[in-house]
Amino acid sequence: MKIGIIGGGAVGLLFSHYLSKKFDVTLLARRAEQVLDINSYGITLKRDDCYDHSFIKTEMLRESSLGFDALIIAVKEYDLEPVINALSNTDVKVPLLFLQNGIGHIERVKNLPHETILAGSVEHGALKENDHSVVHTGNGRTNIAFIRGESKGIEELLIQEIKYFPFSLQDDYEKMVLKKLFINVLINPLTSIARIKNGRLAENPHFLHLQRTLFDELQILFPHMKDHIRFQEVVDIARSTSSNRSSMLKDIEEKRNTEVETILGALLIKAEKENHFLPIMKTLYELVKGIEREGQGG
Ligand SMILES: NC(=O)C1=CN([C@@H]2O[C@H](COP(=O)(O)OP(=O)(O)OC[C@H]3O[C@@H](n4cnc5c(N)ncnc54)[C@H](OP(=O)(O)O)[C@@H]3O)[C@@H](O)[C@H]2O)C=CC1
Ligand SMILES: CC(C)(CO)C(=O)C(=O)O
Repeated sequence: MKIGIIGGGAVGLLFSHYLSKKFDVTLLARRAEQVLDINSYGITLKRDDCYDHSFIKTEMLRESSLGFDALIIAVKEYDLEPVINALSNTDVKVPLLFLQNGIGHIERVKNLPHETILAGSVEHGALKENDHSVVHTGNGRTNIAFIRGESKGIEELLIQEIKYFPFSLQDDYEKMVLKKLFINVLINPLTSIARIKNGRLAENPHFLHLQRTLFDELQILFPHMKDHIRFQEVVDIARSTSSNRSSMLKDIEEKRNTEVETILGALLIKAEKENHFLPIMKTLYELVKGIEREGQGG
């Protein structure tokens, strides 16, 4: 099975490395330096102070990137537009798997003509060290679910047994994506504003109180999620990833854009359409946007 992975960031390098153990993987990057770098050095993965190397093909993503049996999209949500344009010229029979956090992309990817489109929710922690090295900071699994289509064409991916890299097929993509969204809403903005590691949230009663209020606001938007996620589950995730700096905190520290639009922005649009007032969510959104802007020169 020939798999193309679009985006050579933390998640793209992690997926390229592990999937190359069983599949013919090509990383589709956007910078020629990264293509040269991986072609020269391969990928180095660090896990629990051990190093593992893999050699994969790398090329630039072009509108004519063809010949794959499946494509995995591992760019940030705000970088999806040119990728979606490139994908609209690929074979509609090729399954597409989107790994973005948040919900901003879901409706947009449904407009692609492809027969099989999947969403993925990545539970691994990954940290990019340079263009060819990644640290596997947290063991987890990748949950995947069909937005449309069927498993024909990706069965091999679903049944692969790569050590430290399990996949789990979920039956309801909406529930799967929303569960991850609840976690990101309760952890990412607060850790970015307070500049703390995930674990501090659960230890500080003031942050815990804000998380509880955010959880209640989320339930106003998604009342049906009441039976699918409990507040304590999110607290447990903050504890189990206690030494992590959330991806939003890392983006803020490195003065990059954050994924606040697809995590909080999309929710505030939904709230406005449905006439809900969600003051904590709105305040956190404005704070993250403000901090993001200050970091980028105001
Ligand atoms: N890191 C993590 O632990 C987790 C991440 N995720 C989700 O996975 C997604 C990816 O995250 P992450 O890997 O951390 O992000 P990164 O910012 O590390 O990587 C994104 C990569 O996409 C590349 N890219 C952007 N546009 C294009 C393009 N047009 N063509 C080809 N490549 C492109 C970037 O290239 P360049 O290097 O040139 O900028 C960059 O290498 C996010 O939505 C995130 O929410 C989910 C769970 C865990
Ligand atoms: C689960 C969590 C909060 C782990 O840090 C994450 O997904 C992120 O940082 O984006």
